[in-house]
Amino acid sequence: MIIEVKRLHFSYGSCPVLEDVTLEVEKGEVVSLVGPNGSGKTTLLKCLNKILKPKKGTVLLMGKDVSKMNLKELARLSGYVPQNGVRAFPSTVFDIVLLGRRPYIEWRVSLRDKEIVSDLLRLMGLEEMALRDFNELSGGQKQKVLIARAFAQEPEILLLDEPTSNLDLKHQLEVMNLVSSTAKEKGVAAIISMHDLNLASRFSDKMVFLREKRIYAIGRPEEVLTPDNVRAVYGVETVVNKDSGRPYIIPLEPLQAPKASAATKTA
Ligand SMILES: Nc1ncnc2c1ncn2[C@@H]1O[C@H](COP(=O)(O)OP(=O)(O)OP(=O)(O)O)[C@@H](O)[C@H]1O
Repeated sequence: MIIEVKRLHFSYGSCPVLEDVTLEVEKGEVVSLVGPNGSGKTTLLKCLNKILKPKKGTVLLMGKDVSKMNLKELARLSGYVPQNGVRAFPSTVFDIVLLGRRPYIEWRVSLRDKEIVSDLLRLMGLEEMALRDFNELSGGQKQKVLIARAFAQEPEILLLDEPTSNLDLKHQLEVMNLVSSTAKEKGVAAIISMHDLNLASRFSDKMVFLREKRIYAIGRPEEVLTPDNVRAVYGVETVVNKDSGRPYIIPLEPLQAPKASAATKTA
C-alpha cells in the first residue's frame, strides 16, 4: 500500500473538518476525492502532504509516518499541486518546472534534470512558453506548468487539488490522460480532488465521497456513482447513465429546501 490514512481527525482551531477518515491507495491507483464545497478535500490533501498536522490518526506514505519525514524526503515521494496557483518570483516556465527537480539536485543542475524538464514541456504542449514569465500566464497555463513541476519530481505519489478547474475541455482530457497513464505505467498513486463527477468517474479507479467531515461512500465508480449517493452528498437529483462503460450523471434538479413558514415570510 503506498498511502494509508488511519482514523484521521483534523480541526482548524476548535472547528472540526475531518473525522475518522480512513483510506488506502495502492500503487498505480487513481483515486478521486469528491464532495461539496467545504467538505474537506483540500484539507485532507494537505494532511497527506504534511502541510497540515492532523489532530489524531496517522498518514503513512510507503509505510513511513509522514510526520517523521523531512521535507526533502517528502518531496521525492510526493508531488503536490495546490488548488490556487502560486505566485512566483519572476521566473520562466522552464525554471518553475525545473524546481520540481530540486529534491534531486545536489550541487548543480544535471543534463538529465534539463532533459526531464524539456520532455515534460513537450509532452504537455508547453514548449512554446518555456521562456515566458510564469506570472504572465493564464490561469489554465499556470495550472499545467504546476502539474508539469509535480511530474518533474518523479514522485511515487501525486496529490492534485482540482487540477482541471481552469482547463478547457481538451486540456482537461490531456491532463487526466497523463495522470492516468503515469499511474498505470510507473505505478504512481494519485489522489485528485475534483468537482466534475463525470471526469472523476471516467479516470478514477476509486471515488471517495466526502460529506459532513466523513467519508460517506468509497468504491469503484460503478459502485458509488449512484443517484442515492449524489442526492445524499450534494442534494441533487440525477440520472446515472451506464451505456458507455463508466457511469456518467445527468443532473436534474436540486432538492427543494423546506418552504419558509408564513411567519418567516411576513417577518
Ligand atoms: N485556514 C483555514 N482556517 C479555518 N477554516 C478553514 C481553513 N481552510 C479551510 N477551512 C474550512 O474548512 C472546511 C473545509 O475546507 P476545504 O478547503 O478543505 O474544503 P474543500 O472540500 O476543499 O472545498 P472546495 O470544494 O470549496 O475547494 C471549510 O468549512 C472551510 O471553511
